[in-house]
Amino acid sequence: MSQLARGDERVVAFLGPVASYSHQATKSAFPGERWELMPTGTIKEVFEKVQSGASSFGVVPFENSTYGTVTFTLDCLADRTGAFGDIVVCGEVYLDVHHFLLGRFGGASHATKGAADDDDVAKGVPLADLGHVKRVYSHPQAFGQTAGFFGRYLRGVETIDVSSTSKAAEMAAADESGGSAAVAGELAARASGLDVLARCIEDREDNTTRFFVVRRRGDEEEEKEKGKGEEYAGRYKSLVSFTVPHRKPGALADVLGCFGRGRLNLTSTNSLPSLEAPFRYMFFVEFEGSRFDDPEGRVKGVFESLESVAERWRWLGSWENQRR
Ligand SMILES: O=C(O)C(=O)C[C@]1(C(=O)O)C=C[C@@H](O)C=C1
Repeated sequence: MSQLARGDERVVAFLGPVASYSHQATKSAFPGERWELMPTGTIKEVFEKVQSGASSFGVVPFENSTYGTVTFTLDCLADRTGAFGDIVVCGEVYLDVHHFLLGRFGGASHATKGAADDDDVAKGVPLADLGHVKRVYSHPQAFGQTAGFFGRYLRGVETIDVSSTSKAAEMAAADESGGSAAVAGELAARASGLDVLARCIEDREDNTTRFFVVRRRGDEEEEKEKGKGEEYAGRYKSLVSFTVPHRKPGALADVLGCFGRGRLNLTSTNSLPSLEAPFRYMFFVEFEGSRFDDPEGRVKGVFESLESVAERWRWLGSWENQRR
């Protein structure tokens, strides 16, 4: 991602505190000493930092392969209040997500302490008695990705949503009674000093979260020069949001048809209430292609046709596909 940086751009905002999955994704996209990584309390704050210019880039979770879209991020991209009009997606990061149950060993069950790093230690099963666990903190996405483990081993235990998994680990660690636990990553285990009560408790081994790198919209002409003439198919992805005339039969199909006729492969779709009136929706389409590297003019052609079939639409960024 470093090739995206202009001049003195250094600050990268992410959902903290440190040791969150967002922090890991940020470090993988912005490695090395050059970057000042800025933890925030919420995903919305990441957008605010980028929009205000306090941060040059932001890294936000967009979707998880098991549990789906991260609605906090979609909500900011929808920008229904007009607060984030300058923000565009400029990159993506895929992160393998393996959740740990972190807490304090209760009573006599210290046998597997330190097992976090040991690949031979059983995955997805308790490494200690969990009878003393009264409540578990985590991010709602992480609960959604570990529902099977909770159904098997933590039935009836209170679950408390917090803003990130690393925040959850901090909260569990602050409870000296030992009755609190957290679902968080391996880095959070180290940062919080909690014991590993179970490792790899995600429902699916292939659990992956895709993050977006966002920035302020810049000099697009300058960027256009970068990719010219590069191989086209699947090299880039782009995101648009749009609304359609609510009462017109086939209005959504008309918009999707533009992408079909332009031979642009769709890679994700989403919708959110538009908040214009109850049960009206705003749609998101992500497709293979770039506004900046469009040798056959297919993206340009589709954008032109959106002008006549969508009620309103907005380009939300073009970036390099990291999963070709
Ligand atoms: O809570 C964190 O650690 C985050 O970075 C957020 C988040 C998310 O919102 O999807 C990131 C990756 C995992 O899917 C779970 C939580």
